Amino acid sequence: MNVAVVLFTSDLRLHDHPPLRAALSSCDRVVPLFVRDRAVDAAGFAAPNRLAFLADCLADLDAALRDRGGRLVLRSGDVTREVCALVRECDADEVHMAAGVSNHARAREERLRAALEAEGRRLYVHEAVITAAAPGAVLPASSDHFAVFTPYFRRWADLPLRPVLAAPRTVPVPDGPGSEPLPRRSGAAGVSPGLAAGGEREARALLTRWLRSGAARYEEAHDDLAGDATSRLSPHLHFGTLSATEAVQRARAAGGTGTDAFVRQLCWRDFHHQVLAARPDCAWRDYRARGDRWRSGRDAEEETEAWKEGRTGYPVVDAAMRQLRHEGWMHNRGRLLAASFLTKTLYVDWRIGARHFLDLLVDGDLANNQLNWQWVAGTGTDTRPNRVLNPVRQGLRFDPEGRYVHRWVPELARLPAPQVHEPWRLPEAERARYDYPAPLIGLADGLDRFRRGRGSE
Ligand SMILES: Cc1cc2nc3c(=O)[nH]c(=O)nc-3n(C[C@H](O)[C@H](O)[C@H](O)COP(=O)(O)OP(=O)(O)OC[C@H]3O[C@@H](n4cnc5c(N)ncnc54)[C@H](O)[C@@H]3O)c2cc1C
Repeated sequence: MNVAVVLFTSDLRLHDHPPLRAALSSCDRVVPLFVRDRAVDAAGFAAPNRLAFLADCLADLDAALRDRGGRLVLRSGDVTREVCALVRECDADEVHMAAGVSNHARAREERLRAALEAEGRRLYVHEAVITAAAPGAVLPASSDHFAVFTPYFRRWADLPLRPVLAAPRTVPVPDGPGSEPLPRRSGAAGVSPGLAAGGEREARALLTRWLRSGAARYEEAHDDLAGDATSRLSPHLHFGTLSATEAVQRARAAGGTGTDAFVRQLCWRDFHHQVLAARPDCAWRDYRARGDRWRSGRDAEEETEAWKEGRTGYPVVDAAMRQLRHEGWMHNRGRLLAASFLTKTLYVDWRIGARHFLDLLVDGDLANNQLNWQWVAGTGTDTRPNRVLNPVRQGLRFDPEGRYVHRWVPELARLPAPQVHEPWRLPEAERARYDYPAPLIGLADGLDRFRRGRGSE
């Protein structure tokens, strides 16, 4: 009998899972393993919302494996040590896993490969499991990655994707390897009250519902803050309970302009992953340094706190920040506005905002979060790095009836649009009726800060 270990990381599913399929076709038994990586915790990435969602995902993966005669083995500690220990315990010949893009993921692969080879075992790292197209699958003539989205999208759209793999019918596991108890979601501290449920079953049901009844309106409705007309698939794509390849292929098969626009957004995800794969240090360093003299530390503390708590005095920014705290998720337009306000109006270092998002977002993802922050801050891949979003105009345009603000900023629930986007303009006596702060800074002053601070001016 030969045995393979399948190490699950950001691919917590049974459908469309190339490492599992490869292990099952080359070995009689497989051991599905998840290691709670202590290095990830130590680096401050173990945010309560993502741990709660992860608990759902692991429980669901274990249940799906049990339905097929298998089960999930959970270990915690150093990944290399835990995998090698398990390989010895069940005398496995090979280990299969998905390729990652971050520095941490690559170093983990290298350490694991070396440790397994030293014991005469092999590591197989599978590409295009976490993204639809592997980083590097399309390249410009003279660089190791695309720095601009549109040409990347053109090439990506023509790329033949691998066929979507069915979930295996059975997953035979060897007797023996013990598992730590799976974590439980309930009772975890610091979890947002409106957090979505995780797991592959949930992801698949959500994709089916979305393609049947949501995606058709996506093109015209995706920016409507109150309409909530986006797929909300991001946490599932982050944890890999949904395969990006399958999402692209099923959306294309469904057809229509809404799904075209949705597929384009999925391409943004691959785009940022290929940037991070080529420039892993850009998780925390400027992709294109502009010589900014960012405000940070004490200088920016009070304003940053007000931003985090959703009391900047700009209703649409505050609504977005409060949605983040309540749901562990924020509408994309809200993310753009909140990030632009922090970096280009308060002129606070993008890393501070990105860190806060990673602390709360259930879809918090190194490639998507850091590179979107850089895109907004103007140090990333935006071809118009100095554009500044005006929160009043954006509020009027993307929340014309003020419903998003009314939902998340209840102090202003009785103030109609358009006034709700500029409460400071109300006559003094009326303004006093609303327990809501004055703006932290005027927009013209904010613009001035940004112009003076950014180095290229
Ligand atoms: C400052 C900032 C921080 C962000 N941080 C994250 C993050 O940590 N994790 C994350 O997944 N997304 C992040 N995004 C991108 C985007 O806001 C979310 O992916 C999207 O809001 C998720 O909601 P949805 O699943 O309903 O998206 P939909 O609009 O339904 O889009 C479908 C999928 O496409 C992908 N996608 C959409 N827009 C983008 C984008 N701009 N960049 C990359 N992928 C995209 C996501 O995987 C998303 O689930 C960030 C954007 C900004 C501006």
